[in-house]
Amino acid sequence: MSTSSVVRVAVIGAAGRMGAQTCAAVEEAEDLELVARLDAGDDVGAGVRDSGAHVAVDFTVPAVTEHNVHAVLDAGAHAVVGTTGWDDGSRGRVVEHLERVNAERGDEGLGVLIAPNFGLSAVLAMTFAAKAARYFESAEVVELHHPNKVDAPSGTARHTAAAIAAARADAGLGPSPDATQDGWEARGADVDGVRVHAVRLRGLVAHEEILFGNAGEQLTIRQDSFDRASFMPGVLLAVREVGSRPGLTVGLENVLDLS
Ligand SMILES: NC(=O)C1=CN([C@@H]2O[C@H](COP(=O)(O)OP(=O)(O)OC[C@H]3O[C@@H](n4cnc5c(N)ncnc54)[C@H](OP(=O)(O)O)[C@@H]3O)[C@@H](O)[C@H]2O)C=CC1
Ligand SMILES: O=C(O)C1=N[C@H](C(=O)O)C[C@H](O)C1
Repeated sequence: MSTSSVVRVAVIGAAGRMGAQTCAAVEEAEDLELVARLDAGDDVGAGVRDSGAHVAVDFTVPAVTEHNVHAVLDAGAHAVVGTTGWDDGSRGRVVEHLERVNAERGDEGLGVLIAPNFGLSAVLAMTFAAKAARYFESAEVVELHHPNKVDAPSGTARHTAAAIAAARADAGLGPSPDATQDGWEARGADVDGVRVHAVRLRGLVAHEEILFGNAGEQLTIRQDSFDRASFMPGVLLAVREVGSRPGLTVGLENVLDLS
C-alpha cells in the first residue's frame, strides 16, 4: 500500500456516529494517520486525492456510498466500507471499476472491503448461523437497533439471511414451514426466502438474534453491540488489511479467516 509504515486514512461521513468514532480510533493508532475528515457537501474524490490518503473509510448513508467508493477508486485509494445498502448490482459495478483501474496500475492493485458489520460478536454470530442453518427446518432473523437508523432490515440481517438461505439451498432444504394465509405484513421482510424482523427501540445500539427450530428444539444465536467502540477493532483491522487484498472483499469473516 505504501512505502512508509504509516497508513494515511480519510474518513467519509466523519461527523456521523460511526465516522466520529472512526476518526478517534484512527487518531489513537500509532501506525495510522488521519489525513481527511469528509462529510456531506465535500468533494470526496478531491478530498481523498488532495490529502494523499492510502485508505478511505466510508460510514455515510446507503444513497451515496456507492458513488463515494467510485470517487475513492478514481482518486487512487483503497476503500473500507461499513455503510449499508449494497446489492448485487452495486457490488458488480465496483468489481468492474476495480478491474479497470487495477489493469492500468503497475502495483498489486486497489482493494475495496465492504463489511456489513465490523463487530466481532456479529461476525461470529453470522458465521455460526451459516454453519447451523443446514440442520434446522425453520430459520428466522430478528435485528434490533436504535431508532435513528434509516434503513431496515439492517445490512447485517440481510447478510445473515443470505448466508442462511445459501446454506439451506446447498443442503437441499425447502422453505421454512409457515401456514400464514392472512397478515403477511406481520411476518417481516423476505430476504432470499428467510423472514427478517426489524425492531427500533430507544436505548438499543445494534443487536441480532438468529432463531433456528426443529420439532422439539430451538437454537438461538444472539449478539449485542452495546457501544460503537466495539466496531473499532474490526474497522482498524480492515484499514490495515485492505491494501493487501486487491479486488472486492465482502465481509470481515474473510479477513478473520472464518469463512
Ligand atoms: N459495518 C458496521 O459495522 C456498521 C455499519 N453502520 C452503517 O454505517 C452507516 C452510517 O451509520 P451512522 O454513523 O450511524 O450514521 P450517521 O447518520 O450518524 O452518519 C452518516 C454521516 O454521513 C454523512 N453524509 C451524508 N451524505 C454524505 C455524502 N454524500 N458524503 C459524505 N458524507 C455524507 C452525514 O452527514 P449529514 O448528517 O450532514 O447528512 C453523517 O455525518 C449506516 O449505513 C449504518 O447502517 C453502522 C454501524 C456499524
Ligand atoms: O445503523 C447501525 O447502527 C448499524 N448498521 C449496520 C447494519 O445495518 O447492519 C451494522 C450494525 O448493525 C449497526
